Amino acid sequence: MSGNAIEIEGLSKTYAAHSGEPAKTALQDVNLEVPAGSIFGLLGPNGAGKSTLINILAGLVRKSAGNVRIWGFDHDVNPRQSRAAIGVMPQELNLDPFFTARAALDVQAGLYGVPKRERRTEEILDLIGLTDKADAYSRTLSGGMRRRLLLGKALVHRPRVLVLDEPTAGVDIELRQMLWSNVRKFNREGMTIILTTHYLEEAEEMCDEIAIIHQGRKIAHESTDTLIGQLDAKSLLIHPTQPFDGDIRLPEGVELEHRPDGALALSYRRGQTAAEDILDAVRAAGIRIADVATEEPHLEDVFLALTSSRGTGGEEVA
Ligand SMILES: Nc1ncnc2c1ncn2[C@@H]1O[C@H](COP(=O)(O)OP(=O)(O)OP(=O)(O)O)[C@@H](O)[C@H]1O
Repeated sequence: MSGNAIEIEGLSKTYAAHSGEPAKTALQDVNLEVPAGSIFGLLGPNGAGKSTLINILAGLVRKSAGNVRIWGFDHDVNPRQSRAAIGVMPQELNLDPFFTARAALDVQAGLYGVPKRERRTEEILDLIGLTDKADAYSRTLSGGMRRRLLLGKALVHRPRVLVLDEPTAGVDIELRQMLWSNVRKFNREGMTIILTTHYLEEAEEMCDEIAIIHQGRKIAHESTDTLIGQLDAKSLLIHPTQPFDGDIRLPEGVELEHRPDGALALSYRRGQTAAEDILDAVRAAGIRIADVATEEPHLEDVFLALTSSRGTGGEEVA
């Protein structure tokens, strides 16, 4: 195996037209390499194509074109081995309501051909904190417990790669902490982790590398440090004591926007300009400052910045 847990080349997916809906291209010519042993973030706005990509990896959706290798096994040549190398915790709570938690894990292990003596059902129940709910039917479990059970199901066959699709959307703090401490533990033990999320902060905290998918294309793939470094756009929001509608001689790269409420929004890059220099320029224009605040970029801004600066044609930049 190369040093990559996942290798994707020219991956495209078009969902066929159905029930009056036109055909929909969800992924277009995506190339992606996920290093073995990393925690990898797949980010993108709603409908970007993240779940489609994950479902292709999991063998749940058929690709239209391209190649996928998981742990060195080609999806088309060695489908069984490539599926066995990956475990997916899906977004939807798609559990069979008539199975108990223990049975759900046992059946899943059976589906993956794990011999009875090698099954780790009790160990996994303990890991996901469901030992005392082992005999409860999944329909009686709370939303958080069902999510834990989905994590357990993804682990029954000891996958090399664990994929978590939006694992923290709408979950409480306790479950979030349980998830992240387990993810870190699995990763220390050598498991490669891929997670999708809408939350940039979460990806920043957890991931070694981040890829951003937008309208079915990969528009960025960087180490987390490099990506966050590029996203150092910030704004100073200055409320003058007197209305001001003139111009200010600003340091290079700083842009002024007059807000309807009279505030002056000065956008700049932290790596390029010191806030102090902007404040000096504002004072030099004779403006007295009543109040000052800062605005951080949102992930939406990041997507906008990346898509507009790199063209809506979406050419790849990684
Ligand atoms: N089974 C399907 N049939 C037709 N179109 C689909 C199907 N599944 C997804 N799509 C479309 O493909 C595009 C990508 O969807 P996908 O669910 O992969 O995005 P996503 O990035 O996972 O979004 P979200 O974060 O909302 O889950 C969307 O436009 C979606 O409407």
